[in-house]
Amino acid sequence: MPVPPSLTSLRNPKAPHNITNPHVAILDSTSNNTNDSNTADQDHHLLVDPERRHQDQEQGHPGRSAVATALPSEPYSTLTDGEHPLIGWAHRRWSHQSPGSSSPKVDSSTIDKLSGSLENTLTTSLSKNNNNQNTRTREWESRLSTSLASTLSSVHESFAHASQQQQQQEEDATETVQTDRSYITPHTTATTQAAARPHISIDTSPVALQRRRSPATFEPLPFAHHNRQVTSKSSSTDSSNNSSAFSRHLSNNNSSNNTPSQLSLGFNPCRKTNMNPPTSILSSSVPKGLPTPSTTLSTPPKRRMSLSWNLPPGHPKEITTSSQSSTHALSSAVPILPVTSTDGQDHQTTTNNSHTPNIPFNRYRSKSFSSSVGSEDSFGSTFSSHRSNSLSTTPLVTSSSYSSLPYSPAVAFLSNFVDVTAPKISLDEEGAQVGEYLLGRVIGHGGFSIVREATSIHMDESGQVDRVAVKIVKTQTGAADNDRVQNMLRKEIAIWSQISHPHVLPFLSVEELPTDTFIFCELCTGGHLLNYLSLRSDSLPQSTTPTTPGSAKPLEEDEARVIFNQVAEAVRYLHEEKRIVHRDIKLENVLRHEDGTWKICDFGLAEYQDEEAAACFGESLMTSSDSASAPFASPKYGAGGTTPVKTGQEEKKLEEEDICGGSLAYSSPEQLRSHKPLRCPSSDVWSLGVVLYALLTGRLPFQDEYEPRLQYQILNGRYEDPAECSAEARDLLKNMFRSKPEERWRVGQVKDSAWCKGITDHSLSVGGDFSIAGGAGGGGGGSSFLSSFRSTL
Ligand SMILES: Nc1ncnc2c1ncn2[C@@H]1O[C@H](COP(=O)(O)OP(=O)(O)OP(=O)(O)O)[C@@H](O)[C@H]1O
Repeated sequence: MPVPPSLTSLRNPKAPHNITNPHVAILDSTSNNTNDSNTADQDHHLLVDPERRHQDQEQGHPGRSAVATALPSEPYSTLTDGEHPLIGWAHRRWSHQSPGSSSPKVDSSTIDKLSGSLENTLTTSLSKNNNNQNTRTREWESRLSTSLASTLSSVHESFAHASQQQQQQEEDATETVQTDRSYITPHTTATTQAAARPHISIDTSPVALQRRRSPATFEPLPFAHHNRQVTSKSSSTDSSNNSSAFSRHLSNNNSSNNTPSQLSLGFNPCRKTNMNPPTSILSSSVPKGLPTPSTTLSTPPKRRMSLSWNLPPGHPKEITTSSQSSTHALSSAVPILPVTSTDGQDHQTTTNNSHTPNIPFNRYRSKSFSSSVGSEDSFGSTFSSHRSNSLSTTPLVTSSSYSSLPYSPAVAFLSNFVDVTAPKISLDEEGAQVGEYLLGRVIGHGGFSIVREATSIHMDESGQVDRVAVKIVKTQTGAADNDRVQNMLRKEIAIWSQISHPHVLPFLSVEELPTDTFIFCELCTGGHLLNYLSLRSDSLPQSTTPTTPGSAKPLEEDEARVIFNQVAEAVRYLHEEKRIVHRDIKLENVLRHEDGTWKICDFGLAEYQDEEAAACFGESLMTSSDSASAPFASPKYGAGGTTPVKTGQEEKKLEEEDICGGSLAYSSPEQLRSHKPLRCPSSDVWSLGVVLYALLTGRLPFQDEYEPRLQYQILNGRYEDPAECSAEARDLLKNMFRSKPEERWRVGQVKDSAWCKGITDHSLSVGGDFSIAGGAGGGGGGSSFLSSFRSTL
């Protein structure tokens, strides 16, 4: 007997036939055949143990899993002894239909017919003692198919009556439901709106798997839906003839021994292949006026086999039969199914669809079928509708969308599509996990870095998650001297990781990935000192806004003292305890922690002091004749400066050295004069003086938009004496801005100063020797406060 393409289509040709059909397995369990009995036990597990079915899918037994999962929706464990699952399910399935007035009802005789036919078929199979498993299986399938088709034909007629009453409503409003985004095409939408037409399909949507996860209230729709081939064909069909044509076809098929009516279990073999356009059985058109009886299932449905149909008009007129394969397709309404023939070869069930792929079952099964075997009936239509609608409004699906879900074949299946549907998160983007942290929003930018917030993936004892900052530097920064940038980064990590002080930003950890380096440190949520000053300025009422252009409201000296003492203490720790020079002290590199303390950050230019360091404060690095009036330009400052002529050897040496770093407005005279970056603590003290001046006055001591003039001011130590400040403050500033580093106070002296200690010293008299009242460019020339303060000239 030829193998009917219906149930066989679910069979994995590689799988033994005795496990392809769980019904057969059950039959076998009652037989005396010992071998078959074992098989029956094995397959019975498939019915009662969904997990095992999942494993089977994973382990390459798609055939039996496929059939097992096409079983009724109720939990297998609820099936009573002696009740065939399909029969029991058929009763329950039909009883879900609402008795509403316009609902297409199925009367009890129809149900009985359906069940009875099935029962007969199965009983016959039971009584048949067939030692040949393959033959018996095929025979059973054939009988079942025949019986089902016959029964469905009569059920169909019952529905036809109800459908006519609703025809008007169908035309009024239809709702297009796309159930699988990979199938969404304009054609599908247009054609599915045109017809909700009869066909018989077993819907194998992956969304069924997802659906069954939720014990929600389902609203089963009475109609299954059509693929593109169905609707395009049915649109050209005389609707009035469709119903009868369909019925005739079924009964004709039933009357043929060799060609039992085809009850195809549909799934889409084109899925995930590029060979043909998709053949969706899920694209649907749901008439709004149709009843959607609501049934609350106390137990979420497992997998279900859907025998669903729609009504005329619009059913495909022709139901073609493949002459080549000796198998039969029900209609184009049923997706193209591969069939395993008796010779063990894969054949494609041919329909009138010219796009029929001719690919072996195994080739696409692993991608599309193995994970989508969960059949979905009209319940799935409702669910699909939700899903379809949400596609346009919900954010993209990402891998994290599935990470919170427990494992299931559905999750595994859906997560296969993540890479297709959502752009990958690059490692340095928000949402990426690096080490123990999840990256968050950007909170700062550096020359070659971005700084992001990050959150620990672990909770502390109190159930809190740590929030930290992460500085991210690309391995390829794009800079011409990328190697040097990477070297500096390594040095920064080496130095920073050695430092621990209450007023130094704590280093936490580092992650080096091929594309980026991530330095995790404590998060300072209060912004930096420049922010702090500028925000105060912005919040000032109009009347009290400083009139001097480019200035901000200064801090009260007491507040400035508190902040400055913290920064100075950190510098003292670096200089005296760690022998480290920071070399980039500026307002932007002093951060406010959420506890209100201030911390120095950015050790990108930090260096250990060398023998030159002693000379800085001892013997002068330069003779008095070095105090040239002509501005110098360090390599970093280049633009606008005069680059000294260097020999080739000097050039080479410079390349080996670090670049001169820091910001010009904070740079010391000795650094300006030097052709190489100095490792002198005296330069840090100068920079610290600039910070103090800004806190006390709301402006920078040395600023000019014209860089050579700015350099001139620095080299000659000419700044505007802040007459509004206390004598102690002005005295401190004078000693920090000594042009000669050997005359400049050390950080320890600064810390011990009267102003830092809050002592009023009446003996102090601060002259105007160093100040240039309203001097060249002192006010910033009308630039805004922020731009004038920004020190990266
Ligand atoms: N721990 C942190 N908490 C909050 N913000 C931070 C933190 N670290 C850095 N930032 C912000 O990021 C900015 C740049 O950080 P950082 O100075 O460390 O980077 P950089 O590449 O060294 O910058 P630059 O080129 O100025 O030297 C800082 O000015 C600050 O605004």
